[in-house]
Amino acid sequence: MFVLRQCLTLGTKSSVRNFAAATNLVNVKINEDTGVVIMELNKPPVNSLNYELLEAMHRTLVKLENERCSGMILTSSSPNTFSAGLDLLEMYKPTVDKARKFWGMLQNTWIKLYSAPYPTVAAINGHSPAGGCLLAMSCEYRIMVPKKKIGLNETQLGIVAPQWFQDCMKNIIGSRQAEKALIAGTLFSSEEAAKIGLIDELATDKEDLMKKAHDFMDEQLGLPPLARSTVKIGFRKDTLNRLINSREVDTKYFIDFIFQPKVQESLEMYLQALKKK
Ligand SMILES: CCCCCCCC/C=C\CC(=O)SCCNC(=O)CCNC(=O)[C@H](O)C(C)(C)COP(=O)(O)OP(=O)(O)OC[C@H]1O[C@@H](n2cnc3c(N)ncnc32)[C@H](O)[C@@H]1OP(=O)(O)O
Repeated sequence: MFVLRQCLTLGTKSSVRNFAAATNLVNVKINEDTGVVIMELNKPPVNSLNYELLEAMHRTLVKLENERCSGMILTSSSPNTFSAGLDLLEMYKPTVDKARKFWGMLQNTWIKLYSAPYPTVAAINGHSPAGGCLLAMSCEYRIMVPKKKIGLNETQLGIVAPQWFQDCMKNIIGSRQAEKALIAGTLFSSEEAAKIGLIDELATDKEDLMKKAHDFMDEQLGLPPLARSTVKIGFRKDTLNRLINSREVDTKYFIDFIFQPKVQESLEMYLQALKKK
C-alpha cells in the first residue's frame, strides 16, 4: 500500500533506503497519493530514546519539513511499547559532554516535532511512559490501543519532568489535573487517559489505530494548510519560546540534577529493578 514517494526528495527508492539505512532506527513510509508520512520508531525492544534514535528522528523531521510533507503519523514497530521514554543509560553515569549532547538533541527533536507545521498524530501502539508520553503529547492528536500505560512518571523514578514536559501536559489536560499527575508521577491506563483527555481516542487494536490515525489525517488535509498551521503555532508558541529562550539554563538544570549522587542512586536502583523483572 505504501510506496516511497520520489517527489519528496527523500529521493529515489534506493536513496530512501539509504536514508533509512543510515541508522535503521526510524522507518519512514510515504503515501504516494497523500504525501502523509508514517514515522515508525524502530529501536527494539522498547524504543528507549538515546542520542542516536533522537538524532535519527530529528534528521527525519528536518527533512519532512523541508520537503513539505503533508502530515505525519508517529508510531512504533514494537508490539508492546510506543516508547519507554529517555534511555536511562544516557543519564546513568554519563560524562558531562555526553549528557550535554544528549540533552541538546532531545531539545532539538522536541522543538521540531512540537512546531511541525503539518498535522501530526501519535498512533500509540503500546506503553508510553515519561519521554514516550512527551513524544505523544507533542503531536496534535493522540490515539491509543487499550490496556497500556501513558504518563509522566518521572517523580516515581526520583527525577523531575522538565518544565517543557510539564507545559505540554498542562496544555492538554489543564493545570489542576497536570499538577496532580506530575506530583504523583501517574501512569494512566489507556482508558483513564481517554477520560481525562490525555489521549483523544481509543482504538481497539493496531489496525484500528492506524485507520483512525488516517481518518484524522484526512480531515486535516481538507483544511487550508497555512490557516491550520498558523493557528497551531499560535497555540504552541509560548510553550516553545519558553524552552527556546532558555535552552542553556534548561541544559544546566539537567546536568546539575542528574549528577547528584542521590539521583544516580535512584537511577541505578530503577535500572536494576527493570533488569530483574
Ligand atoms: C530539573 C530538571 C531535571 C531533569 C531531570 C531528568 C529529566 C528526565 C526526563 C524524562 C525521563 C525519562 O523519560 S526516564 C525513562 C522513564 N521510563 C520508564 O520509566 C519506563 C521503563 N520501562 C518500562 O516500564 C518497561 O520497559 C515498559 C513498560 C516500557 C516495557 O515493558 P516490557 O516488559 O515490554 O519490557 P522490559 O521492561 O522487559 O524492557 C526490555 C528491556 O529494555 C530495557 N529498558 C526499558 N526501559 C528502558 C529505558 N527507559 N531506558 C533504557 N532501557 C530500558 C529493560 O531494562 C530491558 O532490558 P534487558 O532486556 O537488558 O533486561
